Amino acid sequence: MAAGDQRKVIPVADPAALAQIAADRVLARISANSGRVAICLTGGSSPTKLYRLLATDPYRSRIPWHRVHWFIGDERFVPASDPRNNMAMARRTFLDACAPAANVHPIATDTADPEQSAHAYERELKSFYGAENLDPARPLFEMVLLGVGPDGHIASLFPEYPAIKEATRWVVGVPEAHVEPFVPRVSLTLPALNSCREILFEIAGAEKRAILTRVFDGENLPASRARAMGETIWLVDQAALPEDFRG
Ligand SMILES: O=C1O[C@H](COP(=O)(O)O)[C@@H](O)[C@H](O)[C@H]1O
Repeated sequence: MAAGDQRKVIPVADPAALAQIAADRVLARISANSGRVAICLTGGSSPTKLYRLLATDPYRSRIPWHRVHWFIGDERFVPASDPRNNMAMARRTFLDACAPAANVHPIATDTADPEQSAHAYERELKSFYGAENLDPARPLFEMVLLGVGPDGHIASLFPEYPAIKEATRWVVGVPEAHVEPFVPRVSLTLPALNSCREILFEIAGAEKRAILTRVFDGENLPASRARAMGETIWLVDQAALPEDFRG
């Protein structure tokens, strides 16, 4: 499976429509694979509507929860009880109500430091995948959900940080973040995030339009380098849509 070279932008009316299309795509990806499926979730505010929808019918009753495994693309290095914890948000909004506990794979934040958590999560991912090296013919994830920060970061891969250049490791510790919340992070790297059949970006709100314009203009930002083995889809609502994409 070669890396897909085209991004596809799908304009949608508003955040509600965006969440519904995203939920349809999540369900379609799960349904297309009859075996064990790995989905990589995102944190931040962008995915909350989608997560709530997944816990609601018709999605809730159509998802074969027993065979879907939920990972997280990055974590803020704060306790699981902290409202800023990404996986805790996903748990609150849908996983605790729907997914078997053994299928939820959080990044531990009760370790000595983010590096230790990164190594532990990389071991967990490799054990799940069943190999030490990523095979381009066999993606790690069925789907990777992503948001974009105001500086163009994805997961916790910030512009100009060494983590964005990581070519070997699957997960790294990020000692500091230059956007809120200003806490250390643990992040999957580009090789791990890009090892998927579909990357699905969810972008809503006028405050995202400036960074989206830069990404779509081809600036070298982390978000520009997210490239799935299959499809890279950008769901963008009207408020966030750059001028050139308006009909
Ligand atoms: O800090 C983070 O920010 C990004 C973007 O968040 P959003 O609130 O603009 O959706 C998010 O993708 C990442 O998981 C999170 O840790």
